[in-house]
Amino acid sequence: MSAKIIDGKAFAATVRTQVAEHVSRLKQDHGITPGLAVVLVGEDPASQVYVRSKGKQTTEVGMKSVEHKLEVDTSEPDLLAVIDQLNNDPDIHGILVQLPLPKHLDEDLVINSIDPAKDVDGFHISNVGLLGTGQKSMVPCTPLGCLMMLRDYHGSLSGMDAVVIGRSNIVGKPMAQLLLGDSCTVTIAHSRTKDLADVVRRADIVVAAVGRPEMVPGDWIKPGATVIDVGINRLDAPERGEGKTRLVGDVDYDSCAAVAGAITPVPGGVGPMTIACLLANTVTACCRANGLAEPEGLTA
Ligand SMILES: Nc1nc2c(c(=O)[nH]1)N[C@@H](CN(C=O)c1ccc(C(=O)N[C@@H](CCC(=O)O)C(=O)O)cc1)CN2
Repeated sequence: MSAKIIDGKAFAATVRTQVAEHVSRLKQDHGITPGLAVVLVGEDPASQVYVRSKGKQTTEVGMKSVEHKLEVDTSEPDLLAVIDQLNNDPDIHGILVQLPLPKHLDEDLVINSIDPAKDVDGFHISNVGLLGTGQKSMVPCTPLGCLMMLRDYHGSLSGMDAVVIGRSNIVGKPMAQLLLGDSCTVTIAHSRTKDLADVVRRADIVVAAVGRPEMVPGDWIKPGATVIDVGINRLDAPERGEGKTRLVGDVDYDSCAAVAGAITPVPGGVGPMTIACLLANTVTACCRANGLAEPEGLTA
């Protein structure tokens, strides 16, 4: 079997088009422009790339983009003051603090200082609780993007066996909640899971989010299963020239693609959906803040 490639880059472009259409209606019918503020502390090169991309895509869909770039040694009170100002800015509907933060800052404290209604990352403890209890919440962007691709490919996910490898707050746990919400039978596996290969082999849907390059080989995959690869690991690639690197996921792509029914590539799979879903969440937050109908198909 050779798997169908689930093209996250193309899917993300359709999500952005839907977002742009909704933004245009909000402007025309209500005179409202959704606004997204991104806060970056320090100069982590990957974070700088992601933040630049978020700002560019926010503007491209017609929304207002605000960036706060803070020094690496910014104190916690100074960072909290920026968030407080954004919480109280009526033109800002979404706030995102780019992760990871420098070590001296308490990530939980910072995230929980964001107004939950503006928490477009869905990381605030209130949103985590709402998602866990099946209530309307802001949903973390990467798992939301995975869910959208799975629904698009399968239609209903009801009754399917899903294994999520990885238990992070950002991806693994919310992914499991979303799959449960769509009536999958869900297993969360992690580094201490016994007989991981056998656990994964039972799955109709495998979501790999462990951050370990090419950890999942093809012989762990049930023939015909759908494989969603969340990993973004940069490896040295001297064969491409001095100092060159290449991106790989958490699954061994070639051997998994030979067995799976469908698979997301890295790059071009889950990654682009993360930013598209951030834009979708910002429109959703804007609609909720103004008591307006939410865009269909862009929320969980
Ligand atoms: N506050 C947040 N911080 C972080 C998040 C997040 O959702 N919220 N996720 C990641 C980084 N991230 C967005 O912030 C992100 C990662 C990857 C991509 C992406 O499009 N990747 C491309 C490859 C890009 C490359 O060449 O490096 C792909 O997979 O095709 C987008 C967003 C951690 N921090």
